[in-house]
Amino acid sequence: MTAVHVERAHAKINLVLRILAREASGYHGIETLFQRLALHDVVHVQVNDGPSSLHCDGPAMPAAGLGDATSNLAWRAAAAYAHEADWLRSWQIDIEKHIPVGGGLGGGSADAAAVLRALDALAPRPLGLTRLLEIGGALGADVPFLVSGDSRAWAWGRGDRLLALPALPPMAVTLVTFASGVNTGSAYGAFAAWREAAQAPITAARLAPHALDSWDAIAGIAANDFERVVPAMHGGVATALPIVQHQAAVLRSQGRPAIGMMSGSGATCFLLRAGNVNGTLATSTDATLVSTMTF
Ligand SMILES: C[C@](O)(CO)[C@H](O)COP(=O)(O)OP(=O)(O)OC[C@H]1O[C@@H](n2ccc(N)nc2=O)[C@H](O)[C@@H]1O
Ligand SMILES: Nc1ncnc2c1ncn2[C@@H]1O[C@H](COP(=O)(O)OP(=O)(O)OP(=O)(O)O)[C@@H](O)[C@H]1O
Repeated sequence: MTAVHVERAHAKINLVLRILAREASGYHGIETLFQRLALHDVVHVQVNDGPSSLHCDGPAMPAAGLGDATSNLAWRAAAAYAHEADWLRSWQIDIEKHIPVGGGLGGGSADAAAVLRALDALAPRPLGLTRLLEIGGALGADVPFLVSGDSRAWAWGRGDRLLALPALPPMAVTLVTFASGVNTGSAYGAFAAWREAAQAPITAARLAPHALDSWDAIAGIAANDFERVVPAMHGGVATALPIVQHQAAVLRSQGRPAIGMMSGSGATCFLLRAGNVNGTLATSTDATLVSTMTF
């Protein structure tokens, strides 16, 4: 018998990203405001008695591929689910990639989250969302949010503590993506080195009661600690980030909420604003513009 389930794996951006102390595990605590995007991969999951397989294809597939199937985050999600549920012996996963790879948009994490949701939909005894959040948290900091299906959330810890937030009115997002990404571990390492050299303390922070309730309020607090180090690591970011920041400042000076920043550990930079997605942005030559909406 074959059972099939199809899930959309939505990308995310981080509208706030603060890097806290490095924990004994080697990972840093974070505080972040996640926002889901309409941009998504499509993940087909089958469960039958045949051998396990994973196939990735689609417009965002890098020419060099995504490496060995068993190290793909989607495969690792299925293996983790099988371990927890004690049900699954094999799986067949097909992923249509639309989310640029290595871009700070959480593409691999989104695929892993979609696999967890799909397997739970197919399982004779579903584990339920809380267990999926736990399994996801062990796979990566972005997976719990992307498993949750929430439009947006404030997250802390290693991304496994989530305050789900009601969706805000949709905004247009122009993503400035690059053929080469930024390695997440290198970006965390560079930030830790910068903080140590600058002897910069982890400062106290307080969110006002309505800080996350409107696009205007969020535009006032939007910030990403990685912007301090990633422009020096990636020429495309060094060029594109000031452009999106400037464009957002111009829109805000006209009384329109807008945010221009980098997502996650980069390299994707974005301009988020009201209106349609057809605006133009002059960026460096190797950048690609991707239009989407918040979702
Ligand atoms: C940048 C974000 O996308 C923001 O949402 C996430 O923090 C990414 O987190 P993630 O997917 O868990 O990151 P991974 O790609 O698994 O981590 C690669 C490496 O980055 C470092 N790392 C990662 C996450 C974290 N909170 N602290 C870290 O110091 C660790 O050295 C880790 O070995
Ligand atoms: N299903 C997957 N889709 C894309 N990349 C994957 C996948 N599984 C593993 N990877 C690997 O993960 C690395 C990061 O890719 P991904 O697109 O998830 O990065 P990212 O958007 O920067 O993630 P994050 O925002 O979590 O840092 C790539 O080197 C890629 O080879």
